[in-house]
Amino acid sequence: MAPILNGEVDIVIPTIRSLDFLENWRPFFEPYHLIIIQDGDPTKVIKVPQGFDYELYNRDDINRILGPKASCISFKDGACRCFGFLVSKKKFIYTIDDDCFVAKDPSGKDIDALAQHLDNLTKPSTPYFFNTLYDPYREGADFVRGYPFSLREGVPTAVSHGLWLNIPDYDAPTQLVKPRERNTRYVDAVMTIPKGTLYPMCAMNLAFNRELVGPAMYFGIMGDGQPLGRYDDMWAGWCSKVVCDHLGYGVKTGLPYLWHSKASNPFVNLKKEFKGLFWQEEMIPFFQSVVLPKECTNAQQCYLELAKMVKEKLGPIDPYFHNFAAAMVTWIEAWEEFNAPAKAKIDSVKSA
Ligand SMILES: O=c1ccn([C@@H]2O[C@H](COP(=O)(O)OP(=O)(O)O[C@H]3O[C@@H](CO)[C@H](O)[C@H]3O)[C@@H](O)[C@H]2O)c(=O)[nH]1
Ligand SMILES: [Mn+2]
Repeated sequence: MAPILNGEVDIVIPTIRSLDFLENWRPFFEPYHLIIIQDGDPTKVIKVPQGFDYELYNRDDINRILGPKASCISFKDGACRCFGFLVSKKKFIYTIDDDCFVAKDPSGKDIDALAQHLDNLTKPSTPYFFNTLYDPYREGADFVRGYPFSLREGVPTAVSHGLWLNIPDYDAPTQLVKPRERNTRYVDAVMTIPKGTLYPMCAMNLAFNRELVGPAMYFGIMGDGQPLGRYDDMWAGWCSKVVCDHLGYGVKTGLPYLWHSKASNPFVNLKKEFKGLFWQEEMIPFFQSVVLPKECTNAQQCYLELAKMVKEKLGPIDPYFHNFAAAMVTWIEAWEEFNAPAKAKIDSVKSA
């Protein structure tokens, strides 16, 4: 099948292991450009399978390119992937983990996850009124009786959140009590997550419109030297959802599935996640209470406002959140540097 929107898509892969999994994706990924973020030891040579068009960044590259701003990019955590979002110039990003493989649908056909994500992102979302027959824009479906015609145009879709067969994305406590649980259930549906509802965004199989919500897809300061890990995508999911709700964009979850092969060590994960397990009971009510000013008309402005709120509202929980809020501003400064050079916007907010 001809590549869809080729030239408008970057595939971002964080890796601290190997890229052999790309062989499995070759039929679907080879036409696209890859941005590989090599985490961990920069002197380690990571082999990229022949035939792929890619750029690869290790920690030395990140430090060289960002200088002091590199402090906002995590080390030894999958959160490092957001450096790829920063340096990309494309409209769409697809990010996938290096232990994820092509899954088969119930008919036994290989699932082109990227094609499904791009379909999700190029069709509208319906965050204001739930369609009980799920995605109304899908072949063979529509809006059901009683669905307001005034809302049937939908809104632009900013995020497409895919799922996983085999190893589900469970937190460490759940993984510990259910070590052998595997997800075998293939649910043939794509749904818009309603406005005002948060969700646990997993970055294993995730795509988004970088022009609409890229600045809010910051994965935070996690991993090495930080009190928190494995909440990188959760944080980005909460921030990007409140920003999408404010800007009138949609977030979808469901198809496509991929096959997640590796269960990371639940004991190591418990150590990384530990503080997040109780901090999230305060972080989530914070995000549920966020009201962004109507003057915020793009993701950068929304994100800078969020950074101020994080410092004020989450700072009292732990000094970590003061550092986090500062890192959020650094991220936007880096974003502005690499993208819209609207420097004035940052200065105006900083002097406020
Ligand atoms: O220090 C690190 C650790 C990992 N990576 C890369 O990040 C992804 C995910 O790593 P892994 O597969 O080990 O993690 P999981 O427990 O399966 O899933 C977590 O990862 C996130 C989803 O993407 C989320 O936090 C959890 O669901 C792989 O590509 C690793 O190579 C890294 O770069 N640095
Ligand atoms: Mn994994």
